[in-house]
Amino acid sequence: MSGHHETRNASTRNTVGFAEGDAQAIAQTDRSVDPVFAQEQKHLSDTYETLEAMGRSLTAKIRALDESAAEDKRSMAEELSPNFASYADAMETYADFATVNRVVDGYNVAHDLNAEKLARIEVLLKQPYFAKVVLQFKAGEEAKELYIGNAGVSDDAYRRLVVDWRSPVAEVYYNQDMGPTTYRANGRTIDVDLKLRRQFDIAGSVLNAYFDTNVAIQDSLLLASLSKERTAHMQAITATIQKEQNEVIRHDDVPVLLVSGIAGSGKTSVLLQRIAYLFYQRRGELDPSEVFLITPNPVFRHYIDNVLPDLGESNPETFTWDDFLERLMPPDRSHGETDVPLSTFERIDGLVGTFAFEQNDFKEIRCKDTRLIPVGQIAQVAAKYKHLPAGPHLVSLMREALAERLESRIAQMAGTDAVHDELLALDLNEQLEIFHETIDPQDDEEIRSFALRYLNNRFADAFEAVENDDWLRIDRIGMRLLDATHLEPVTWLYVKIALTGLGNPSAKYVMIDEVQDYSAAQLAVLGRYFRRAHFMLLGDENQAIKPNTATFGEARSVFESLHETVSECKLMTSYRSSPEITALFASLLKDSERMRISSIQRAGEKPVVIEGSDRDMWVSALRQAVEAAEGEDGLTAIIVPWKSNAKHVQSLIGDNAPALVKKNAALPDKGVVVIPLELAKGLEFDHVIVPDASEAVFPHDELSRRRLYTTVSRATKKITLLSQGALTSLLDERP
Ligand SMILES: Nc1ncnc2c1ncn2[C@@H]1O[C@H](COP(=O)(O)OP(=O)(O)OP(=O)(O)O)[C@@H](O)[C@H]1O
Repeated sequence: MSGHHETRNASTRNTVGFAEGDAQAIAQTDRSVDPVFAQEQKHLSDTYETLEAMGRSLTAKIRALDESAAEDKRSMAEELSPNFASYADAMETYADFATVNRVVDGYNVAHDLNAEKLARIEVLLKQPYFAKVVLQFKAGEEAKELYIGNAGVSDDAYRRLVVDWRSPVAEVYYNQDMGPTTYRANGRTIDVDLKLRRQFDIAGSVLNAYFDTNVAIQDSLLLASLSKERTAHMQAITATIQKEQNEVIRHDDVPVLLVSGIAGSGKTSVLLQRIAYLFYQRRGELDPSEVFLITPNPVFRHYIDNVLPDLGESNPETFTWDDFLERLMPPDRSHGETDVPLSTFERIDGLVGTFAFEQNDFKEIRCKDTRLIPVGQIAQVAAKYKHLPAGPHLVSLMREALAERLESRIAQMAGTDAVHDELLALDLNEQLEIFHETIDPQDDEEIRSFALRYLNNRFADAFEAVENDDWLRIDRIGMRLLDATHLEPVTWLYVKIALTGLGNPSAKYVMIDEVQDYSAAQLAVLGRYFRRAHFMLLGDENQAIKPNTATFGEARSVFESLHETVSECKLMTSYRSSPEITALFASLLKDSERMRISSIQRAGEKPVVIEGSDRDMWVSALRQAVEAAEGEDGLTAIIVPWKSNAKHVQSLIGDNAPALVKKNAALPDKGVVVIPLELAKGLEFDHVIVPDASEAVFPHDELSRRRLYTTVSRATKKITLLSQGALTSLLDERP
């Protein structure tokens, strides 16, 4: 293998072309005669050894620290002699406890720092780095060599062994501008001369290839990466992030960032890299529990769940719209239409302030068989505040008052003989479960105190019901407000948000992937619920597969009304599909959009189109296509438009028909599966079979056009379109 100087191979991207520079071929040239290769292999071996040694020493340090922490805790515990006899004794005892806690905290901090560094080293031992840049900061000064990897680490003498890809200086690698360039650090622009940009294909301590790139458009590592086998899980793209993608990943922290990109342009990849970037940038401030990722379905969640852990970061909380509803709504209430006109929400906002509660708006608080707060009492609380308009302030005052009532009701119950009898009848297991110890109350006061703990435990759901405002009959209130006979789930949620302030004010970032599949009403609910969060919305209007979802213009105006400004980025290059497949799905777009799309992949197979003149011919073509796919490497998906079509297609294929991918399943690595479009979205497959691309299934309308575009664009290498009768006229302009 020798250093590869790309001027030889530079070519431009176009719709169907791909930049030359075959990594495989380069890798096979003679390495032994290339001094650069030898030098880089030595640097890699040295770095790897240093990382290993640091790993060993950190592991030993952590172990030693844990042992001495345990030893110290033991001896301190032995020395502690808690004494609460007098005030002074108690104070002394508390001071002793505080000392022990401080020592334990000290150990914990040291443990966490070491463990965090060890985790970074473990990430790097898989691949110490993937690039090197040589930078000249000032004329006449010696140029600096920086190796860039998935994490950053300094050696014991504080020399930077590997620079984190998210550090400011690494930006010059992604900007791909050779020569004089700049990067931003702490709000300042720093000038620098990029002398060398070298990429590496490395596994562990083995250097497979290196590429020196001196033409901006050429990215040999990208081509090498794209030619690798697809796997069942999405991979991080850290080493090959492209310039337009980097602009999104390192984008300023704006209230709302809307990223629109064509199929396969890396929106999901960019989203995950952005999350990793934010964690790095805001290390110590941003907790994974403050970041939320809303994904289209659970299959997709499985598909992406390795990416952040591979980068050494935790996954944020990930949920679907259905999960969101299930968490916030009564169990039987979460199904229904998602598109309600925004004017309904405006009416709710306008009406809430002038609205007064009626007794029937309340629901008693009960737990199991015990009624704890009857409706009449809730009405009394409401009457106390009748001078206030309905809304979050009033509801929070009522909530507090109801919690107090609940506490005093439980305190009163704790004094009754009936409860004392119940308490004393608890068997040992029940006692352990409730009190984490067995109990032996000695006097009335102790009995009361245990009875109180017992009841608090037994009625925990009632406290939760008060906290969640379950004492409000949202359906009734909403129907009365809107003079309606029924509330859709989105409206129900909006009423609750407007009335009670329901929401998560501590969420800092909310990322919505496949945003084109949400209605304006759903987006308004999410925007209000996560009211202080910064949003990142990613999608492709051409992949809106449901009717009545928001256009990007509508999505923008929903967020503009909530968060004022919406910044936008576009991604126009497809990294997923071969040029042939890209050209096929691009043919489904308007001319103006079609022209701007390009594929970076190498040329592949021509799409296979089989129009069955009659039903028998079509069925036999389908069977043949599936049988042939069974023998192929990689994963083939038979994408059916709706879940209800799956059984039919399976029965046409016969006894050995491929299995249907279920809603909560992970994808297999290879083989053939049947999958409805709704679950296939966001995913990719080596080969896609469209069982029936006829006019009957994909009539000439906008929704069908988008559904076909989404289906076709799932394929990376191969596509087979079958049709019962003539192919849909949507494909008339195919290449
Ligand atoms: N810079 C890159 N380097 C290597 N691979 C990339 C890069 N960008 C994207 N890819 C690959 O391209 C494929 C498509 O990426 P991704 O799924 O993120 O796109 P998307 O825009 O979310 O697609 P869609 O909207 O069609 O679902 C993935 O296999 C991803 O790994």
